[in-house]
Amino acid sequence: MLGRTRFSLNGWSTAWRSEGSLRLHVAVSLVAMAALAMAGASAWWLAVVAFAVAACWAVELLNAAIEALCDTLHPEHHPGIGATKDIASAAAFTVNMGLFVLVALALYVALQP
Ligand SMILES: Nc1ncnc2c1ncn2[C@@H]1O[C@H](COP(=O)(O)OP(=O)(O)OP(=O)(O)O)[C@@H](O)[C@H]1O
Repeated sequence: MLGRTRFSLNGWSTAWRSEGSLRLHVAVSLVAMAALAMAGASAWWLAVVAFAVAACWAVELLNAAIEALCDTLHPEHHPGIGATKDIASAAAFTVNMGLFVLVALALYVALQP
């Protein structure tokens, strides 16, 4: 159990150092969570958004893992590698759009008089 946690933390550390987009996502989502809390969002909304944020970070990590795998196994240019990276990137984009809509909705509800 402790060993697995260490591997996971190693993964976070590696991705954090190499992926600027992951650092940006973490910063933006923490700011969004803080803004929601300050706007008076209910615990239920905060829990839902927190789960969605965790899902987005997980997909960003998987995207980074797929990129790293592609670059290790096939560093040369190849249309299949390009398609693989584009699809992984599309997955991250899609879940991030979902999070954006969720945060906007939670903010709207929290700001209702
Ligand atoms: N080996 C390759 N062969 C073909 N196309 C590639 C290759 N490497 C990268 N690409 C193209 O360049 C894009 C960016 O690839 P890169 O590895 O730089 O990812 P990135 O900029 O870190 O992406 P993201 O913002 O999703 O993290 C890919 O989505 C793909 O379209």
